[in-house]
Amino acid sequence: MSVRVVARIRPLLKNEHDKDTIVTAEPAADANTQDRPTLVRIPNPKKDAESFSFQFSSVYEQEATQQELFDAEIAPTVKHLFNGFDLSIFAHGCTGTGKTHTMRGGKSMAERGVIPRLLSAIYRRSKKTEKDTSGETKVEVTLEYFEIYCDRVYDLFESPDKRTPAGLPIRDNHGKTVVVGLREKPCATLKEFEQIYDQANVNRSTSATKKLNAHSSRSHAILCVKVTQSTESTIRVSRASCIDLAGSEDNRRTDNNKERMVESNAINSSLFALANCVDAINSKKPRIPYRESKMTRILSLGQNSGLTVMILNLAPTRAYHLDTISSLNFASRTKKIEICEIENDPILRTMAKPLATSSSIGGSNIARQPLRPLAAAHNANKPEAEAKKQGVKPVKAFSVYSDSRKAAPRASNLPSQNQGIRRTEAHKRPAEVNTLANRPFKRQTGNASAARNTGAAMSKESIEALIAQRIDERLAEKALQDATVAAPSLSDELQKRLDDLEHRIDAKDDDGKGQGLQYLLMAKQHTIRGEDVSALRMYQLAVPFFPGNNKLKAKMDLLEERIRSKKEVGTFAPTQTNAPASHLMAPIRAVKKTSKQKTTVYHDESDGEDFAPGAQSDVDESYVSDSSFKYKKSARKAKASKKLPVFRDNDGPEVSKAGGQTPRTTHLLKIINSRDVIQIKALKGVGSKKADAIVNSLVEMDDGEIMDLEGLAMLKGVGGKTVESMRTGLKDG
Ligand SMILES: Nc1ncnc2c1ncn2[C@@H]1O[C@H](COP(=O)(O)OP(=O)(O)OP(=O)(O)O)[C@@H](O)[C@H]1O
Repeated sequence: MSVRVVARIRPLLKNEHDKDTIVTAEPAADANTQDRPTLVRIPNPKKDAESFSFQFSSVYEQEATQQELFDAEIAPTVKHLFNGFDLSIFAHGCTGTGKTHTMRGGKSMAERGVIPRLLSAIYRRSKKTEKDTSGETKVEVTLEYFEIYCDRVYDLFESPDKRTPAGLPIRDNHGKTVVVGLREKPCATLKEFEQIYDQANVNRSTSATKKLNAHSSRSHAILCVKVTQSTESTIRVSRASCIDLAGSEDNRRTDNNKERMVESNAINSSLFALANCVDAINSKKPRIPYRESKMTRILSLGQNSGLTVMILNLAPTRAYHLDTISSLNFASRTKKIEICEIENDPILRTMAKPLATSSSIGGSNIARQPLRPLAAAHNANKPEAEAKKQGVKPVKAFSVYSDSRKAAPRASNLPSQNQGIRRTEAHKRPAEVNTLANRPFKRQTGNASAARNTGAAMSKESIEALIAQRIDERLAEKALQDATVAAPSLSDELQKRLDDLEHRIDAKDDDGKGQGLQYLLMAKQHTIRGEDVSALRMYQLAVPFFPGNNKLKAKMDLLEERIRSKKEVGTFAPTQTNAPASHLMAPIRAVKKTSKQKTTVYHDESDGEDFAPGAQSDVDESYVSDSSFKYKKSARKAKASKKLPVFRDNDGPEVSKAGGQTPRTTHLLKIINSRDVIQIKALKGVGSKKADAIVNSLVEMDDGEIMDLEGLAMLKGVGGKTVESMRTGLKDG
């Protein structure tokens, strides 16, 4: 995998003036005259006498057209996509620098952005491939389009009013990260694409009106184009992911309120994770930390062989000076600092105390920060050393945002998953942690040489910076507290446990304990929801992976005791713990009946299936049936007060098929096992939430399938009533 980073400087907007232009493109010193520029030059915001130059693979100047950018950077990758490589295209930059213009573009042919041009190229190549193989190879294009807002995933093919606030869950499935319940739309022509894409973008901007800027520059929008080439004997799937990243911006400049600062933190940590991944890929590290954010995880960044193109969008004017330097620091592979006149004074190092000493969680963590350079090691210190040897005056080796003081990692008592906030300080370099201390409080719109202040002026500035920082901290703290209160504690807890265990599962995959941890994870989830029987069952499944684990046994004993005391079940059979995992992996099966079992069994007369539905609640899973449990027989007769549903199928025995299932049951199970949220949602009595829960449970089962109605009723969020409703609905339909 390789990452190509190019910069694009947008033209001046109507309200911008040429005299304010500070960002320029330059060819490298050794470049030919006809070569495209590769350097971006920008003055040091604190010292006019200095400028920074950042090196990229290519730099596109203000006049560069959409066509030029596409032809040079994206068009050559399309053939690799058809050769089975994945492609990721990122547009990065702060708000208003042209990310959407670059990715989506305008409506006219000339103004079309990277995405429509890419689709156009894909359809052209599809046709060519089909033609060249005389129709033997068929190419199918499907789309997924979603956004990640505050570390939550929302389907952009779904209108905002149908979204669940928690967003779509993501799960690992056979080593791949999947977004559960995300729609995949087949899309055969460019025209069809334009329709679908425009509609989805309306969904995005409609939400934006509700939450101010939330869904334009405050979320990452990801379009995944899946290209499937199939012949009679082979299927080749590759994906192009086009990502319009959330804009980075400075909270102090934008007067961000508390809500936006929470968003800002989520954006910050995901961009930080992205920077870490790109850094690791570029420096060919064996481990890419793609699990650090949902975005990098979903994209499996660095996990598959593929190409990545990052387009860094830049505004040319002084108004964006600090943001531009942040973005350049984030995306640049090399940075040089050049000094026009030699200054021996220390450069703005006398600012306030490092933020790391603050006990608050706010400050640098919350305010938009300059992002870390991808490879700080590229800073131009080597040429400087050589120049020194030759007696040439040295180039200063410092960064505007660096500070030699080390920041101690701060402890925070905030939940790491709350509102998608991750604590990343421990990973940060001092340059990031101390950023605020080094940053001028206000954007410098006037003469930048004012930055060369006297000591008194500097201390005034530092006081202002401190005050601003404290305000940010308080606001952020409050925002986070509010967020903690607002978030349902159950889902927080679940999420936290889920994440903890996922990390452990990941780490343990190699020693074979991953599967066992999966069971523990599910057990914990069930326990949290108060579904003791299911929790116990999951612990049982985990036992073979942790033989002789007393803690596990104690947990099971406790649960058994609780179940007994609750009288959820009648007689409790001894726990079967030594069954092989494969056997245990098919937990959802028909009730095994023996004459001794006392099971609450409902007989579906025509189906010939015994079906133990949920007790009184759809989420009560006390009707779990496997060899570990015994139930009282015919409880419906014994206790008239328990109004449990009775399933009757009037299809009659003649419609029963081999395997003891009616076509209706078979059909229902087929729909369920398809894991297709849309089909499942269409079943009677199943809403979006239930459909999501069903698919979620199925994904947790890996390859497991629901074999019968009892198994279906056992799924989370499904119960006897729901199953009955689904079946009736099918029949009626
Ligand atoms: N290369 C370009 N040529 C002409 N106009 C451009 C170009 N790049 C950006 N613009 C204009 O600049 C403005 C801001 O661009 P755009 O909305 O794409 O920024 P953005 O980075 O996506 O911002 P946000 O993060 O807020 O969505 C728009 O009016 C857009 O038309």
